[in-house]
Amino acid sequence: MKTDLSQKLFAAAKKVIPGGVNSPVRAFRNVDGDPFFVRRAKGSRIEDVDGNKMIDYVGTWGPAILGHAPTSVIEAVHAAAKEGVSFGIPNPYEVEMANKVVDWVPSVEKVRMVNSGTEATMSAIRLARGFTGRDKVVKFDGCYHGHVDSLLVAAGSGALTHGEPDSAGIPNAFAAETIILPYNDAGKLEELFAKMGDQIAAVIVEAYPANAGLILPQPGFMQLMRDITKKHGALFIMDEVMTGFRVAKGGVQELEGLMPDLTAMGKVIGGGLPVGAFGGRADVMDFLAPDGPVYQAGTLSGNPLAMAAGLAQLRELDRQSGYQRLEELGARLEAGVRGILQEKGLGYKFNRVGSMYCLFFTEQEIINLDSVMTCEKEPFKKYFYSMLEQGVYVAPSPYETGFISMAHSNDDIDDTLEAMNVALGKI
Ligand SMILES: Cc1ncc(COP(=O)(O)O)c(C=O)c1O
Ligand SMILES: N[C@H](C=O)CCC(=O)O
Repeated sequence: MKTDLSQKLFAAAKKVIPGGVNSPVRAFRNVDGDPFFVRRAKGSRIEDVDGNKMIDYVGTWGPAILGHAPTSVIEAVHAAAKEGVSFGIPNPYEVEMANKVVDWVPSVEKVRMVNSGTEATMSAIRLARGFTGRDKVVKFDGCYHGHVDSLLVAAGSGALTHGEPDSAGIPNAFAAETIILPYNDAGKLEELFAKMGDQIAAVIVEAYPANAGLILPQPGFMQLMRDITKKHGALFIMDEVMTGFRVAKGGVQELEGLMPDLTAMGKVIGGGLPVGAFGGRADVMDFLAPDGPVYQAGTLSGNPLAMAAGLAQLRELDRQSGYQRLEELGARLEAGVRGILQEKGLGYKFNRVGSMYCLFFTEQEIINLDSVMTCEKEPFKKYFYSMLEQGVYVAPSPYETGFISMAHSNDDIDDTLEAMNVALGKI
């Protein structure tokens, strides 16, 4: 694989950008390598600056559910831009987007737009504290909710990859307000609420934890979160930044039949532009300024280009019955992977929900962060580079979830399986 131009760009980037990247997971540290720089992306493919073409399973870390640069989104952005790129004044797209979210996401009665998933969870937490008058927040180890100070404790994604689950720069006093529990441990959750339920403002959880691989809830665990928070006057916040509009129109809450008090959203809702949102019960959302005492704001929030892009993506998904097709593609990949693992006598675990999947390089049952951390790094590294050499880009970390898009064809999946067959054969 030619990498001359990428190497030059990376050397130049490192001089002026910390670590040469604008988000740590892009740095290839977990595979002891250097990133490539992308020139363009269309459909299921990306092309780097050296002309290497790859089938992409990162999908800009989730947003690209239709594939890269879908015509419907590009046209919507062009049309919106002709009328102005930002107003700082209410615009009609915001109302259409809010109605779409309220229509699609079961628990959301009112929604506010922000500019990233991090802003969405940060604002939801502040709102929960303002609404309940309590400070403590419960999160689960391995769950990543963006780089919010109080939530960057025992976090997944890049924080795991770089071996720094607790970031420097976070006051102890902030971290002390966050209580960490192991995922899927009903007993510990019950114990905690029995001891200090009246101090807890909220339980926040990734709807399906997908920043430490893809961990699935054991039967009853999510319902317990819902019931126990309600019983003790705390709020239940589902972080659907990754799963929202990805696993179903209404996200995991639709699949699981659960009604959280607040939901954080991002990624797919922005059609590839910087968008997040948080919403939920009207009585809670009405605590936000200007009606209520909880301040939250944003110069570019509800930006017309971002709203137009997101709306176009959601409309197109609906028009193409996207979730059905994504399930077919996911099932095709899963059947192939399971066949390869069996044929090679590898006991690796594979989890999938619709178009999200993770191949774990461990034989341990995946139930929480401890089990995820048994994944072996060296075999993953070999697998990653073999896939790359064969023209398939998977996330450069064993702890990230893979994403299939509507632009992936059956042939793309079959080619990917062939590459996997080779890559896993080298382990
Ligand atoms: C579940 C989850 N929550 C929150 C975030 C933060 O979103 P963003 O990177 O847009 O700030 C992410 C991804 O980064 C995520 O996967
Ligand atoms: N896993 C992260 C979010 O989902 C990856 C995105 C990032 O932090 O750059």
